Amino acid sequence: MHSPVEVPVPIKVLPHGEGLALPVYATEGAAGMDVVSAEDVTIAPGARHAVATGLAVAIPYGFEIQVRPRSGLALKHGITVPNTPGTIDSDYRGELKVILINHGAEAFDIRRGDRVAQLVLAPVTRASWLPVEELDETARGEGGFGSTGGVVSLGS
Ligand SMILES: O=c1ccn([C@H]2C[C@H](O)[C@@H](COP(=O)(O)OP(=O)(O)OP(=O)(O)O)O2)c(=O)[nH]1
Ligand SMILES: [Mg+2]
Repeated sequence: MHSPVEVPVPIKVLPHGEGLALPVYATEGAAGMDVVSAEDVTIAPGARHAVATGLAVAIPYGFEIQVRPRSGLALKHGITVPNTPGTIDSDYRGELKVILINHGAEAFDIRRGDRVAQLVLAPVTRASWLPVEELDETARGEGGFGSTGGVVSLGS
């Protein structure tokens, strides 16, 4: 079956500042590349930290990289990305950092080389504003924020 994953998008990357391996897809079907920490750091309960990765990249125009949490770290340790998905712009040339927050009860130790998050390459679309006098009507109208019901399933 034809699929965009068969034509990977090249991303320019400087020699890794910290001599670590580049992010890799852990399995053939993985959506994200696991990215590793370039530093040893301990994140106290409730604290957050911008974890160095040593990576400086040039994403092609028309794409972004999203920094997403790893579910294992979130479930087992309460470690997640507070700005998820973090946005890496195609024109950013600084060091890619992974912001982590510790929602767990214990301090969390990160060692250089630990996989702290995953990077998802995604296409970017652009909006333009079209000012109008009125908007088309819909069944939803102005309802939102739970207007269709609570957590009870629609079928029950
Ligand atoms: O998790 C992240 C999020 C952002 N960045 C870098 C790349 C991104 O292109 C830049 C700006 O990110 P963002 O637009 O989310 O931050 P901002 O607070 O709006 O800063 P700026 O005014 O620099 O855009 O910071 C990271 O390294 N990691
Ligand atoms: Mg910004």
